[in-house]
Amino acid sequence: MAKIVLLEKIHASAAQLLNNEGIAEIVQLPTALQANELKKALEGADAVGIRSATHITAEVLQALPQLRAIGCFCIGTNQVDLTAAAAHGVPVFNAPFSNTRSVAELVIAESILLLRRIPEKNVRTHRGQWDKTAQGAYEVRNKLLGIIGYGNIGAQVGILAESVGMRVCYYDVESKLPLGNAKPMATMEALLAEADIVTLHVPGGSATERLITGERLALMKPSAVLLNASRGGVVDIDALNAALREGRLAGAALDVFPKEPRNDKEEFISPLRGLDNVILTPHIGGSTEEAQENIGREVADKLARFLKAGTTRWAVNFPEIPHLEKQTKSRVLNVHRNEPGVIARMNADFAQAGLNIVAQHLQTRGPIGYVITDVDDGISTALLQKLRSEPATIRCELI
Ligand SMILES: NC(=O)c1ccc[n+]([C@@H]2O[C@H](COP(=O)([O-])OP(=O)(O)OC[C@H]3O[C@@H](n4cnc5c(N)ncnc54)[C@H](O)[C@@H]3O)[C@@H](O)[C@H]2O)c1
Ligand SMILES: O=C(O)[C@H](O)COP(=O)(O)O
Repeated sequence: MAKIVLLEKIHASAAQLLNNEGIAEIVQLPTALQANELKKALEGADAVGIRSATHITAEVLQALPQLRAIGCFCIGTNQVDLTAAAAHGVPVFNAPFSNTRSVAELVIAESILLLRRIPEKNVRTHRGQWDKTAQGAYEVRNKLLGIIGYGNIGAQVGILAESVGMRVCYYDVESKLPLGNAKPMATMEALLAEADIVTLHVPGGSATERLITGERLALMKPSAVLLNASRGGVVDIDALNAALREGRLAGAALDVFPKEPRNDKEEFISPLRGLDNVILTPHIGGSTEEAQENIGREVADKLARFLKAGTTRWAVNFPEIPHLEKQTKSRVLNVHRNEPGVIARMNADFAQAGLNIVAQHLQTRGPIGYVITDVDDGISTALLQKLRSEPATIRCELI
């Protein structure tokens, strides 16, 4: 039986599915862990389930040679060193659409709240002030929403925004089909200069780190607002803080931060705390009951298929082999460097052992090759060792 460690309060639907599949001993831990604690917690684990706060680095992977798969129970996968994981023969799975709608709904709600100045009015009313005025409060109807990163979430935000009467434009580094009446912008700078509401939906990682610099914030209209529910590193937070405090921006809504607490005991530290025109939320864009339940099932299913059959459909860093039930006595999963002669040598090893190959499925992705081989007989320890000792082999498992 495989062992899976699930961190960060992954929804119970995950454990339920894994239990039903009968393939895993499940250990559940409530928080994210730092490298050393993580290595300890994952000793002997075949797979791990994480959310956005657990970082799986090359160093962590190096210390866990028995770890075979990683499930990110969320959309973002920038918290995992995907290249190092592939190099260790470890596929990474995620849930690419299960919380898209939850984030999009939050963005629309916050756009309306910010344009109506509700965050400030809410705080003042709580303090006993009766600030009844229309000054500086606007409808979102006919306002221009600028979406940076027109992927799954960005496009969904655009559709919802049009349904409440907003005009929509977007900027993406890739050419995208505009949905509804959304207008592609040639540059991010043009979008920043024109939009009344700017919302960020790019992936995290080095390519988008501090995408929104002080110079780019300075292009925005003083009446405009900025929303970030993507990743904290995307915005230069000190520059945003200065723009808000100096009145160069009307407001902001932030769900993600450069430094986020790993659990509910740690204090949240941010220069934006205390600004009445800023909505701060604790990275809950995708945290709805619906989304979390769906994510739990979706990623657990991908892990279960991998652990039971070795198939890797929807892996984000790894050659994808569509799901095929194991129907023969033995299935050999071989991850290797993608170079000439590997399969020929491997098949010669099978032939030498007198084994007939019933089915074989190979896929490659960049430097990594992955081949699933089905044979009707048992595989001897000697053959497994021989396959493992081939110079190009990264990992070879028998299921
Ligand atoms: N706050 C939350 O709880 C929450 C929930 C879900 C997802 N997210 C974050 O939202 C991100 C986006 O999710 P998605 O499902 O829409 O991803 P996606 O991959 O479907 O879309 C991302 C889009 O950004 C574009 N892009 C990449 N770099 C860009 C750049 N420099 N400028 C402009 N566009 C760029 C890509 O081409 C792509 O179209 C995720 O990676 C995740 O980090 C946050
Ligand atoms: O990438 C995601 O899906 C979001 O950032 C949500 O992350 P979470 O599971 O840690 O809430």
